[in-house]
Amino acid sequence: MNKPIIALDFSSKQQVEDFLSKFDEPLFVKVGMELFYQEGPELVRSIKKMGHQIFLDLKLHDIPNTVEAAMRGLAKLGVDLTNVHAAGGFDMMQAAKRGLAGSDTKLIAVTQLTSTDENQMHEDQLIYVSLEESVLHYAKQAKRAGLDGVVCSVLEASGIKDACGEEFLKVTPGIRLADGVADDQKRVATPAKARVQGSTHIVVGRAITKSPDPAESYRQIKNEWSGQ
Ligand SMILES: O=c1ccn([C@@H]2O[C@H](COP(=O)(O)O)[C@@H](O)[C@H]2O)c(=O)[nH]1
Repeated sequence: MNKPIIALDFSSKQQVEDFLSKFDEPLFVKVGMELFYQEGPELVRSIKKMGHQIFLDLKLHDIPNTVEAAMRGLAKLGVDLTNVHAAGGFDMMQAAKRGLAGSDTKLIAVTQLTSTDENQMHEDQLIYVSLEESVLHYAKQAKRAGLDGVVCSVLEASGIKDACGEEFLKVTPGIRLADGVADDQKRVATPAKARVQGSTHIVVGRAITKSPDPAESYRQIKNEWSGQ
């Protein structure tokens, strides 16, 4: 069972260090735009040196040539997982994969953000299929382009498992405990539901980082995720 991925949605190195000091075990953490744009590659290297696994969540979305070159740079950081937006297209996903050639970094594609619901998808993106169909389409495209998996919500994980296989990564944010508030997320589920539906990884931010006792909340989520 993969460790829950903790989203380090902080704005400074100091905040990250304070947060990580509450844990006495190696973690799987996510560095996203907020942190990376302020602290850069140096912080990624330092988290790596502490022995933690890293998902670098920068969601690249640009022309294939630019994404391939950017991925060549990210490959040198030695992170475990990174991503692009599937909406960038099949050629862009293939280019991203080429950029990572020779590294052990796994590549996944964001399908529909977990903050999007079907109405918004219709109105904002003018995509007039069901949300499940859109997510499944992106997942199949990502698989065909040679990617290792996708970011989706728990609600689509089982359909993707059937279509793309058990090994294909289903990395699912939008995780909340049963009594948690959704905040800006639209497609949410508990860690237990994620396990049952076939998520391979769960991503958890505020339920841990904003908790009065982050280590205890992490323990609770990890236990529920692993079925203990
Ligand atoms: O579709 C997506 C893709 C990425 N995320 C990221 O995951 C975390 C979730 O944070 P919570 O506080 O647990 O809601 C956050 O860093 C997002 O950028 C996502 O939520 N949905």
